[in-house]
Amino acid sequence: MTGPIPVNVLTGFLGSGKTTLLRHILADPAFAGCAVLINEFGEVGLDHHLLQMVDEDVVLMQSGCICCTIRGDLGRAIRGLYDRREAGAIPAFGRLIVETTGLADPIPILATVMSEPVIRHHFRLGNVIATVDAVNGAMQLDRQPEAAKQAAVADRILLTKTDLAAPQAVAALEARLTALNPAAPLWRSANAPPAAEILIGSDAFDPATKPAEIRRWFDMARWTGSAAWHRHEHDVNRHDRTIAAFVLEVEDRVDWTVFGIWLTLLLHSRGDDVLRVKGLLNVAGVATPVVVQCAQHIVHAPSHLDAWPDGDRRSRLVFITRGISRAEIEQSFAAFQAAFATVAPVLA
Ligand SMILES: Nc1nc2c(ncn2[C@@H]2O[C@H](COP(=O)(O)OP(=O)(O)OP(=O)(O)O)[C@@H](O)[C@H]2O)c(=O)[nH]1
Repeated sequence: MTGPIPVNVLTGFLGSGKTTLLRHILADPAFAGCAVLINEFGEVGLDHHLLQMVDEDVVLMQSGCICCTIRGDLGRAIRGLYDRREAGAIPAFGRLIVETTGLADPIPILATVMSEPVIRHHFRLGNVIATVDAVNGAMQLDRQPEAAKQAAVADRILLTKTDLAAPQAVAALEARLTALNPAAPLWRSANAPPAAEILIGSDAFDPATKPAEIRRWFDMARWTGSAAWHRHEHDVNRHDRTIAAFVLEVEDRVDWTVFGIWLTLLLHSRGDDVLRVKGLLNVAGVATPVVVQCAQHIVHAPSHLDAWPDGDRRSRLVFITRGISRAEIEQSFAAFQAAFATVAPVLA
């Protein structure tokens, strides 16, 4: 395999079905060459799948997958796994899946993969998948800020245990999750998650699947549904109500320097509350669209698409923010552009 190894982050509140989903992915022959980082071996019930214990932290499964427990910090665990791979102690896995604890904030995990110097040299981010329990999910979104954050930063959402919840409750929670994160496709699961390929087989960092994935970010059906739902909800105490998802659209071509400085200042001052930014820029003087991705303070190296994914040539950025409105972002960018236009002739 060539290129950096994709890393999928599997997040979701306590008991929401992360391990069940992980078992489902590991049982799929198409993903037989995966490595997974988990907290305890016991969780995945490895007994009859076990082929060989490599050392106290790493086991090899009959499927060819590698299972590794996280000791100490995540960065060390990923580097340790890579070192064993390079030394030939374990097979050359082509994908890494990290299952977080139910209470974890997923963004520091994304930060480790995106910005830790050794890791980002060998690995790249893949999809973040969030499981949300159809029975307890609404209550968790009400009470647990981390539960709302997990769903807000996800690239894919799996609404689990739909067999145990009333259809109306499932529909209401689905609408709520779509409002929270309209850029992420959502599936319902009653002990039957979709094929692993659908969840992790394509992502916006994979050159082959990037255009299709970016088209998904702007799926208008989800955004329209989300806006309609927002108009009927007024409970500001719920954690997901402080999170806003919107698209910043810019008609004119964007000056790369102006945009870069503005984004840097925004993330520097409000990065804690800018949960995710992803989208396309139509940059002045550049023929192809530029893909931008950020998570809180971390900016992923921009990349290019060979062509626009649809007929829309405007710059479009999906923002998922906490306590920052669309109007504030729009005004801030417009004001910054205007200020720059005033000083640019003087500096030239
Ligand atoms: N009925 C039903 N049960 C499910 C479904 N998904 C998961 N479960 C059950 O829910 C329980 C918790 O699932 P896990 O996969 O262990 O959840 P988890 O998120 O890994 O849990 P923690 O590691 O404790 O955070 C298990 O008993 C699963 O069998 C589902 O879609 N339907």
